[in-house]
Amino acid sequence: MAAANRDAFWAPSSKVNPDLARERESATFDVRELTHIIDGSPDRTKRRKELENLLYSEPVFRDVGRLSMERDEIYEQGVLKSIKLFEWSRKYKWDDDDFELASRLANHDISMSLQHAMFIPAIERLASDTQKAKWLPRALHYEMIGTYAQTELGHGTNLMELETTATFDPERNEFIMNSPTVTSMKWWPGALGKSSNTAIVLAQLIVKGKNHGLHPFLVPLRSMEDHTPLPGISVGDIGPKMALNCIDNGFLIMKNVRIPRENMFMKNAEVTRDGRFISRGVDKANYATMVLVRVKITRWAFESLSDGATTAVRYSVVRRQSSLKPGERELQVLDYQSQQYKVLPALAASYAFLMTNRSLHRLYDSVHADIMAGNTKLLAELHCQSSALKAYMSEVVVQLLELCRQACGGHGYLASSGIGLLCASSAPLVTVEGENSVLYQQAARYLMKQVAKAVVGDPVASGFQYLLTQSSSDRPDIRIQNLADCGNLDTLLQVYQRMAFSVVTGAARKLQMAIESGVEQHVAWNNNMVSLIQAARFYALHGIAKEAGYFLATPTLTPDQFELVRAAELQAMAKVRHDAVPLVDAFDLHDICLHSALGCYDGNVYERLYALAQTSSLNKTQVHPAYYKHIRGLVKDGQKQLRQQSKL
Ligand SMILES: CCCCCCCCC/C=C/C(=O)SCCNC(=O)CCNC(=O)[C@H](O)C(C)(C)COP(=O)(O)OP(=O)(O)OC[C@H]1O[C@@H](n2cnc3c(N)ncnc32)[C@H](O)[C@@H]1OP(=O)(O)O
Ligand SMILES: Cc1cc2nc3c(=O)[nH]c(=O)nc-3n(C[C@H](O)[C@H](O)[C@H](O)COP(=O)(O)OP(=O)(O)OC[C@H]3O[C@@H](n4cnc5c(N)ncnc54)[C@H](O)[C@@H]3O)c2cc1C
Repeated sequence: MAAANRDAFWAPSSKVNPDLARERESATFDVRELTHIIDGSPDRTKRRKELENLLYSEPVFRDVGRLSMERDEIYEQGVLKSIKLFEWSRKYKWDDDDFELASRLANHDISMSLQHAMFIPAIERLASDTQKAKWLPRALHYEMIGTYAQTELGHGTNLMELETTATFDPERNEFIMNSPTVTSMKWWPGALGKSSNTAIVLAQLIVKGKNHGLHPFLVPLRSMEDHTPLPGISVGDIGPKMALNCIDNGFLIMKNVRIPRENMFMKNAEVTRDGRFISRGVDKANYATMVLVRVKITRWAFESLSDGATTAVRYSVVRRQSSLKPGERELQVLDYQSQQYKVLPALAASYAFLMTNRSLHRLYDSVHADIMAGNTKLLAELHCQSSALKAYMSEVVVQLLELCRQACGGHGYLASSGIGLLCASSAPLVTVEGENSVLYQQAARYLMKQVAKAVVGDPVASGFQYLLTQSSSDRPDIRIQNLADCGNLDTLLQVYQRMAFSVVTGAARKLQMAIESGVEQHVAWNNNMVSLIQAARFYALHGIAKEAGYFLATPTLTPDQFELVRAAELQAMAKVRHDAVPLVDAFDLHDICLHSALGCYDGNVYERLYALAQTSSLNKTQVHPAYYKHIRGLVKDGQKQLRQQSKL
């Protein structure tokens, strides 16, 4: 699509779809006020608008051409966007919030996203003060372009079995980095393939023949002069993915690559000049970067889900299809209860996830400050909460985005709907930064310890007090006698706590019984893994309806009470349906950020679908070259055969 048309494409039209306009006129609340709450404050809304103007005045951030781009072009666009953000960050001295916001406005569609998502945070968290003074300026001025290389071809989850080695050579005061086997090559790290010139490599530290476990090392990959790989380094792209193809996820093989001893990150441990290994702080402090990214992923979950909900809600009030009674006007599909059941949970969960991310981020900031001051008391609880919430929220996002896609019928399957790409780019959230089933188990492990404490009356961690309150014999009955009771948040919280108490202590009991029967601990754990994972998962009415089994199979709700909850859920959906459009408008997503013909603010869906169809590369010529190469021959042969047949 020519640049001029591209600009026309995104310019909001004064002609707004009448159904959409009517929905906005009947809002029961002040949308702008809610937008300020979502942004965090009026100032943050103002800041977001400033950044939108900055980014979207740049052609590279407006381009609708991405729908029919080749991988190399997608990658190069992603590099260009990265560099734009880096230049603005340096020029305007953006803080982390501004950078994260700008990255979000670019849909995180930036090739070198790891520079600020992991590389710089890892240096801030894992380097000694001397190393920070040396490396941070080089990373913040983008001389060092970096990645976080931990996962290998053969291992991603099980860090203990990572094979890359860093062997200390006391003669030359260096570490020798090696990828000893094919499965040990680093595989997946973002921006590793073609962009990065430096990597933080996680490797088994070997000193005088002894393995001191996994430690981070700063490894130069490419020449700072001409970007060619340095001696002993083989590096490249691992190939196209389902989405996120602007990112050059790469492989890295190291053969006897020598780095100075000072390149071992030394905040939490060091190797002295004479080869002594000294460990400092907590054993798992080197895992700090993973905890941070898990918290970020809960934010990305909100962002992806609010995008999907906005498109699905706006399209569902614009789209009219079929009538409830013959002869009547076709219905807005959002008036079908089944459509509400598909789309409104994504809207509800978007708000729930926004608030949950905020709460988790506050916990993270507080615990991180403690750890930087040497107090690691709450690290285990943070690890549990960040693992469980990253797993649960990414799982729900993937499920609900797929439902939003299905709710948009055939047009939801078009790339121009934006939802397919949203599903594909959010899909890896259940895998990255710790595969979900593994992280749920980490949370379950911590939960089991809290149960053990509650059972003997010892104090339990702040987030798990329900294990005590729900265990007392005089715990209050759950008061759900009518629909109004189902709207009482304290009552719903009590329902969840009651259920959680039963599921968690039930899992603990099964585990304990298995171990007491003589089964070894790790076998008992595996045999009860599903119960343990369930113990680590749980949102309001819809959550109860969806997970009926856990609320009915435990002494939580009677069947009658459960039916009341179901009725209340449908009643709540009808109420939310009235304000569904103002509720998604409050996310205030610029059309360029949403990148969807179905979700555009003006609701001119059909004109936009048709306009975007023109950008299809197949429409460059009226008759496609494939006709002349292949189809014409087929038709001519057919005509010849028919002529011959008619002569018979
Ligand atoms: C928008 C779309 C963009 C989408 C694109 C976005 C791309 C983002 C970039 C992605 C980057 C990556 O994926 S980077 C790679 C991410 N990789 C991972 O996350 C690997 C996952 N695996 C792990 O974290 C570990 O192997 C884990 C499963 C926890 C097991 O750890 P270990 O074997 O070392 O130890 P365990 O025996 O299980 O646990 C020992 C103790 O350590 C504690 N422990 C374990 N991990 C801990 C941690 N992180 N912080 C604190 N404590 C921890 C446990 O609770 C135990 O405590 P006690 O019970 O008290 O003993
Ligand atoms: C888009 C993307 C970006 C990435 N970016 C980076 C990056 O920048 N840096 C980096 O280092 N890595 C990165 N990764 C790698 C990512 O961290 C790993 O894919 C992830 O840790 C899972 O490891 P794995 O792929 O080896 O799967 P495995 O660990 O082999 O697991 C495979 C499957 O086995 C099952 N499983 C494994 N272990 C257990 C268990 N203990 N209990 C129960 N089931 C289990 C699970 O179903 C799991 O899905 C990225 C991956 C993707 C997809």
